[in-house]
Amino acid sequence: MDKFYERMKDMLGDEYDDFIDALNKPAVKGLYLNNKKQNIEKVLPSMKPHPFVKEGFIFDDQKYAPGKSPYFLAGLYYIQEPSAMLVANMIDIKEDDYVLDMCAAPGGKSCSVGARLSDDGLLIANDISHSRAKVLSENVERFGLSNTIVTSTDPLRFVSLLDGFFDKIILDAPCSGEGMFRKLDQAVETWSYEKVLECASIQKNLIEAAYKLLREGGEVIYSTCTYSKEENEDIIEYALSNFDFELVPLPHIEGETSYMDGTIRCYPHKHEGEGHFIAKLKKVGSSNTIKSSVLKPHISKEAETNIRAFYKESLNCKVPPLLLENKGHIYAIKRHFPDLKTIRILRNGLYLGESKKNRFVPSYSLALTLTKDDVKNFYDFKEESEEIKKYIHGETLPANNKKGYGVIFVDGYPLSFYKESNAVKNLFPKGLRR
Ligand SMILES: C[S@@+](CC[C@H](N)C(=O)[O-])C[C@H]1O[C@@H](n2cnc3c(N)ncnc32)[C@H](O)[C@@H]1O
Repeated sequence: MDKFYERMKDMLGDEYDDFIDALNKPAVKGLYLNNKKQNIEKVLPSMKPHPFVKEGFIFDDQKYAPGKSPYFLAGLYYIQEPSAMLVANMIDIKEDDYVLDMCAAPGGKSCSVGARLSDDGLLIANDISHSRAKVLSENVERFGLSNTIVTSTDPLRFVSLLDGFFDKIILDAPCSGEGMFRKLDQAVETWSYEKVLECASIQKNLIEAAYKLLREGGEVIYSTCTYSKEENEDIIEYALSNFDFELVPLPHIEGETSYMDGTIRCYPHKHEGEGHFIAKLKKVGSSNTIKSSVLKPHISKEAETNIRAFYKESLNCKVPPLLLENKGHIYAIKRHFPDLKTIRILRNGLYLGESKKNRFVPSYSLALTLTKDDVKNFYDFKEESEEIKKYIHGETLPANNKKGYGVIFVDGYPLSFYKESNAVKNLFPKGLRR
């Protein structure tokens, strides 16, 4: 670690003592609101607005625990530290963009970007680690994203399958994590200069893959949560000298120090947030566009009969037009979803539920995308109500509505399906109960 401190002293000069003071303070906590949900600010306590991110807020975790609220389970917001929030905010997303998040888990940037895309857009949220990709998939589900495919593979495997396919790429690279020292003890324990160099070598491979995967004129946002120049400005220099990229200058953030014009460096002594580096590159070279094949819908007769019967009995909306079944599990896919062949897929669009023998069991993901107008039966309870507490705990509630499936709402936001007969049977996912 001595080497880390020496390097920081060289880099920061007079600011070094302020930096060390800031490292001894607690990490700053933040959340951003889900763009897909309306009027969220009205139901949340008042918080300090993020200085640069419209949907972002900073909160005091001694006074407020947003992760414990049912609003969290209803996907109203994502808890993310304030500097990391800047990354997705710097991407100029068009509703119908095709976006790849190469290193996406746990999903802070994916959820922000996915919520800004329409059904004509596409997000492929990928992480090399399968266990981390599972968490990513849960976060994508909670955010109600129906235009998102979650995969788990080495991102280099997308090259040759989807060359020239993407309008935007998020490359939030694996890094030595120096900017996370006050948030994660593990980042301190695993730091070494060798790790800095090892990460830089992975980052070079990833930026090359991003170049190939972008269409001409497409953009990659490159970010790390580390300070070393080897993993930041040097990677951008490498990209500019080896590929037909040009630097897209990012807006200047007040108080920020930068060693390369147009890029952003956040420090904890200058901003309310952890350490981060952000740069944007545009591909000016031409693309080797491969015509990727689209994913073809397919579903068994039995599963189709079951899902149609469920929609007719319980919902007021139409069965999605393109259905894909995998061992009884049914997804709503979009006409432009690519066929990812042998790439490991954890979520292929919106997971609707499972077809079993002669019935269909709807999913938590489907519930999270519905409005009161979409459902024939519902209950709407207050955030602090006993009913919501009991439901999240996994208990049944007394029956007094029509028999069959319905949706539990919390202050108007969908939370979960239930099934009513003599009691309101709890369908809140077992793994999320508390
Ligand atoms: C900084 S984290 C991503 C954070 C995420 N973008 C977010 O906003 O929640 C970097 C990710 O890179 C992944 N990773 C590790 N080694 C990798 C490699 N060789 N190639 C690609 N991704 C890798 C890790 O599993 C990790 O989830």
